[in-house]
Amino acid sequence: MTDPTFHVYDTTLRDGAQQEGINLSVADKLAIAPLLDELGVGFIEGGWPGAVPKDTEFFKRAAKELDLRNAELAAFGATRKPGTRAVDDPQVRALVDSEASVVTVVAKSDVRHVERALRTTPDENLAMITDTVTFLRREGRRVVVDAEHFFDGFAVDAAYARAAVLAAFEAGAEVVALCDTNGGMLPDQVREVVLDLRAHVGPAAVLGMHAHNDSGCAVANTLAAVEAGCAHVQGTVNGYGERTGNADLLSVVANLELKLGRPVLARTEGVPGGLAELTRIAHAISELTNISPFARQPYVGASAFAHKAGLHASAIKVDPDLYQHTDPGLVGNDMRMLVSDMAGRASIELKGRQLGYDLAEHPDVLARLTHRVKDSEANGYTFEAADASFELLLVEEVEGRRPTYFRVESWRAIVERNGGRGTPATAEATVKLHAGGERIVSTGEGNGPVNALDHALRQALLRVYPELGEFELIDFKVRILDQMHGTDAVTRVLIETTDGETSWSTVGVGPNLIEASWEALTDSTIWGLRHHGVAPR
Ligand SMILES: CC(=O)SCCNC(=O)CCNC(=O)[C@H](O)C(C)(C)COP(=O)(O)OP(=O)(O)OC[C@H]1O[C@@H](n2cnc3c(N)ncnc32)[C@H](O)[C@@H]1OP(=O)(O)O
Ligand SMILES: CC(=O)C(=O)O
Repeated sequence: MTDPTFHVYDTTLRDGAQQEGINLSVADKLAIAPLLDELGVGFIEGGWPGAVPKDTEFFKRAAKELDLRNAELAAFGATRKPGTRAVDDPQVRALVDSEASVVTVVAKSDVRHVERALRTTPDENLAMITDTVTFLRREGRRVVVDAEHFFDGFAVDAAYARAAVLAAFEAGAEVVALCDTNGGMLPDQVREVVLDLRAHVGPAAVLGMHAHNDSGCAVANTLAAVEAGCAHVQGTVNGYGERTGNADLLSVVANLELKLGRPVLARTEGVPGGLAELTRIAHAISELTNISPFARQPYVGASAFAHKAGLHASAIKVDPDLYQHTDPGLVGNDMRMLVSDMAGRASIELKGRQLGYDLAEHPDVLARLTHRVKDSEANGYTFEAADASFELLLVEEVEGRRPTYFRVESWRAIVERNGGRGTPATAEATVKLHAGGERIVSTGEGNGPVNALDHALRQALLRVYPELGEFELIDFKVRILDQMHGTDAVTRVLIETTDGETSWSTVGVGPNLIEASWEALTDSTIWGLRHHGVAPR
């Protein structure tokens, strides 16, 4: 049962949007909010209406277009200006006009900020808090106060930092979130300060934590605050936010639920959501923010449960829990075996199992395959990002030979420029091969030699294997590898191909780009045809 007294408060759309490189449109925000709701957060801070025009628009449209099941929308703003009245402050008025049922106001709690940034007196700042919260409560809003720079302020003048929090509660704030705005705190410091404050505000007051990650401790600081008595956690999906970001709310909720045994995400019976959707939602939001997912992100990253070392794999074969802190399925992620020069027989056996081959009874195949992988990697291949090439190697060892869909007689690629500087060069490739009982000679053109070879190969084979018409090369990566073992530099090419449903990666290595590319291209074609169940013709 979810703890109804505990708040999970998401600020991806406000503090997350303060990250360098993120620029969310209203449509992006309207698409992200339902994902957060599905996750089961209790509050979605949508932005600062009145200050940011897009946010004003977001709240207007959200009221009409969003149908949130779990979360309430919160509008973010600040306390009124010094020497004015909240009722007359247009910034505060805009928060009410947003029609959000929850309003969160940032308030100064560090006396240095009061005097130097706000340029007012400590008493006036307390009056600003009281007046703003009282006004918003009178307008029927639930109020959260973000006590900005609370921990830094506490170190300078603890009595004043406490007074700011007490003023907020006395005026009717439902929650005061203690902000580590500069993100430099350590968990012990957070714990000590929260325990002190708890003694002053009493057991009923709801304290929250808003941590930034400048010391790399945002998630740990949030958990420390919870253990010291905070019942409201703020954070952002994927840890987006100013500078080094905010506490990654996904890690926070996973740790609370899985490690501290506190179910905090709201769940609707029969509707997908909650922790099991964590990975999907993290990646869906990455798409919308246009920030590539971080592979090493705890719980949800592609590498979070990927195992490379042979010794790890040999223990995992006995029991996956021996090298995993939790079951990846609980957060919607998967365990993956990586095949590389660090693989042992156990890694290869587990990878084979993932690909649908039971090699447990074939120690000779395992030994040969492990040897070939290590040998190939020493020569520049990398299989951890080229599952399809690894599978072809495996098939070759298991079945004694590679599937032969075609036999290559020769290939050639030339690049030429007909004209002076500025005229684009074009490439032409010729492929001669045998397939479907005939000798085929095909020519392809392209904007570069690899593109031309791809066209020539595809054209040569299309008549015999029309299934190739669905394949498309979608990514191409080249790396020049330095002197290896005293030999000359070699080129490694990784390509990714799709048939519209599945995508697969292959690797090629050679003394030059074109040879390496040809190997990756032919592997890709062979794997694709095999995957489609096509028999050699
Ligand atoms: C810790 C955080 O991340 S809080 C969130 C911060 N987010 C943002 O700043 C994004 C949106 N901000 C904005 O669009 C603009 O900064 C605005 C509209 C809020 C203000 O713009 P401007 O009026 O041009 O002021 P400017 O940004 O230069 O300065 C901020 C003003 O707010 C005041 N201020 C700062 N904190 C507070 C506070 N907690 N309560 C009241 N006033 C505050 C400053 O003293 C300054 O006042 P001044 O104009 O009298 O000097
Ligand atoms: C309010 C806020 O975002 C901060 O203090 O970091």
